[in-house]
Amino acid sequence: MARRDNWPGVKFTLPPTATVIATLPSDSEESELQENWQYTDELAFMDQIIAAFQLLLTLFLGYFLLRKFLTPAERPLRRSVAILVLGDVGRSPRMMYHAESFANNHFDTYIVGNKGAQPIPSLLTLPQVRLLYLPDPPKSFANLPFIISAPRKIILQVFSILETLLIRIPHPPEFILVQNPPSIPTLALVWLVSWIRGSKVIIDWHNLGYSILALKLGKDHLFVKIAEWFEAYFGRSAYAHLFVTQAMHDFLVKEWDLQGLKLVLHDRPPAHFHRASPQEMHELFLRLTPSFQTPDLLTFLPSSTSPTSTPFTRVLSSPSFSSFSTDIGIETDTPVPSQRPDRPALLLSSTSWTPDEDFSILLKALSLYEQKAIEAEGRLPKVLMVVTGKGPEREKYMNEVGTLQSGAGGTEEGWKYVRCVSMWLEAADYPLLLGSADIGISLHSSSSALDLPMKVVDMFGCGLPVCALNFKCLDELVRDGVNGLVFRDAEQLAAQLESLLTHFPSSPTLASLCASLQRSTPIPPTRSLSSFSYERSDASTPVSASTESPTGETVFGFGRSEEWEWCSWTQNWDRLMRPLVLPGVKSNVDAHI
Ligand SMILES: Nc1nc2c(ncn2[C@@H]2O[C@H](COP(=O)(O)OP(=O)(O)O[C@H]3O[C@H](CO)[C@@H](O)[C@H](O)[C@@H]3O)[C@@H](O)[C@H]2O)c(=O)[nH]1
Repeated sequence: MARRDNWPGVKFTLPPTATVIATLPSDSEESELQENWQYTDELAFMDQIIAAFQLLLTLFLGYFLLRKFLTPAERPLRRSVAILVLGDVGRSPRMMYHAESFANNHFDTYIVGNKGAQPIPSLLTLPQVRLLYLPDPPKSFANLPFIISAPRKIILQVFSILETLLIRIPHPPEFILVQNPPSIPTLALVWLVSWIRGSKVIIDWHNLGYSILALKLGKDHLFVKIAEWFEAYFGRSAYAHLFVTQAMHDFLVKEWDLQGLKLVLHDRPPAHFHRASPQEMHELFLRLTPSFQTPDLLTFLPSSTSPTSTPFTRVLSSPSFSSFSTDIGIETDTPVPSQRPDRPALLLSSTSWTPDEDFSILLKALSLYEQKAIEAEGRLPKVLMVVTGKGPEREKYMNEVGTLQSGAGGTEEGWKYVRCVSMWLEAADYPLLLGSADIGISLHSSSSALDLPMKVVDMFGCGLPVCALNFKCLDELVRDGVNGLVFRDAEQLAAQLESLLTHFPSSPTLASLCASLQRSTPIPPTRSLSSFSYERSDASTPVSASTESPTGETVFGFGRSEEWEWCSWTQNWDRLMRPLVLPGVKSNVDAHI
C-alpha cells in the first residue's frame, strides 16, 4: 500500500519499496517538478543501494552495541584525535589548522571529511596526520529537490561516518573534535561514537547550522525548528566547547545552557602569513600570468613581458646597489623586482560564495567607483578586484560582473576603470596574493550574526587593511579607523575606496591605514601573552589544566575586555588549547587553578 505523508508545501507517495517519489499538489507545480528531475532507473538503483545501507547500518550498530555491553571497553589511545569536518577538508581552514596543531603536539591525528581542494601542505607531510576521506554522495542527487535528496544523503553520510569513526580509526581516539555546522547528522554521531568508544567530544562552534538553513527556508519553517532542536539537544553536552567569538559563547551559554568546558578561540592567522616581499609578489604574478591573459584583462592591465615584468611588478637592474662579480670575473646585476608605479590597485575579497555574503553590495560599489573614477580625471586609479574562493553563488555573481563590465545590460556603458575576476589559489599562493594586494574587502554578514570573517583574520595576517561590512559582533575583530574601515552599504564602501585610492599608489590615506594596522597587529615573538581563560560549568569535568576567570567570564579579546591581543594561530592554540587537551601541561593556566 502506498502511503502519503504531508510536508510543508510538498506531498510524497511512498511505494512499498520505501522509495520516495514526489507528487505535487497542483498540476503546474507537478509538471515543473517533472521537468526538473525524473525518477530514472539510476535513482531506482540508488534506492536499492540505500535500502541495503539501512540494513547494514542496523546490523553494524547492533554489533557495536552488543560489543559495548558484552566485552570490556578498549581505553581511548592517549594523544590521538579524530577531527570531523562534514565538508571539503581543503576548504576548512580552521579545522586544518587544528589538525596541524594537534599533530605538532604529537597527537595521532585523523582527519575525517570530504575530498576536494588540496589541503594545506603540512597536512600532507606531517607523519602524524592521516586523511580519511568520506565518499561523496552520487551526482544524481544534485538534480533532486532538496527535500528528496537530503534524507538519502544523510543515510549515506551516517553509514560512512560511523564506519570511519568506529572501524577505520583502529583504536578509540582520546578526543573527537567536530566542526559545527553542519550539525546534522554529525553532532548525534559523535555523541554515539563517544559513548561506544569512550572518546571526549570537543565541539568547535563556527556558526549555527539552523541559522544557515533559515536563510534558505525562512526562520519559521518546520525543518528549521527541527534543525534547531537537534543542534541544541546534541550540542548541549561535550567535554569542551570552542567558540569563534565571545558573542557566540554568550549566546549559546545563555540560550542552550551548554555543559562542559567553554573556551573562546578566536581565529588567528598561521605564522607564515605575512606581507609579501617584492620578490614574492613578482614570482606570484608570474605564476598567475595565465589568469591575466583573458581578452577582458589584456587591454585593461598594463602590458608586460614575462619574466621581467607582470601587470603589477617589474624587474629593474640596479647596478649601484647590487652589482657583483661572478666566479669567472664578469660583473653582473642582481635583478631587483619592484611594484610598478602604473599598476592598477589590487582589491581582494575571499569567500565561500554562500548566501550570507551579498556580493551585490560589492558590484554596486564598483559601479559607483567607476563613475567617480571617470569624474576624477586621473586622480583615481584603475582597479582590479579579485575574488578568491569556490562556492554555490559564484556563477550567479560572476555572470552579473560580465554584464556590468561589458555594458551588455544596456543601462550603462561598460566599465573602463574596473575589472573583477574570481579565482581559486593553491594554499601556498593564497596568503601571497593577500600579502600583495592593496585593500581587502569583507562582505561577511553571518547568518547568526555570531561568527567573524576568517578572511579578515587572513588579511590582517598579511598586512592588508580591510573595508568590512558591518554586522553585530564585527567589533570583536575590526575597529573602524584603526585596523580597517567599516561600511554599512555600497555607497559607503565606494566612498571609502575613493578616499583610500586617491593619488594611488602614493595615497596618504591608504598609507596611514596600513601603518595603523601594523601597529595594532604585531605578532608577539614568544608565548608570553597574558590573558586567557576557561569557564567550567561542570565542576566534575576531569580537567587538570583549566580555570575560571575571577568574574566567571571569558576575558580574551577586546570584544568585552577592551583588550586587543593579536598573535599567530599557533601561539593562540598553544596558550588556550594545549592545557585543555594535554592534562598536566605546564603553562600559565596552571597557576590559576
Ligand atoms: N587555498 C585557498 N583558500 C581560500 C581561497 N579563497 C578563500 N579561501 C579560504 O576560505 C576562507 C574564507 O571562507 P569563508 O567561508 O568565506 O569563511 P569566513 O566567512 O571568512 O569565516 C567563516 O568560516 C571560518 C572557518 O572556516 C570560521 O572560523 C568563521 O567564524 C566563519 O564562520 C579563507 O579564510 C581561506 O582560508 C583560495 O583561493 N585558496
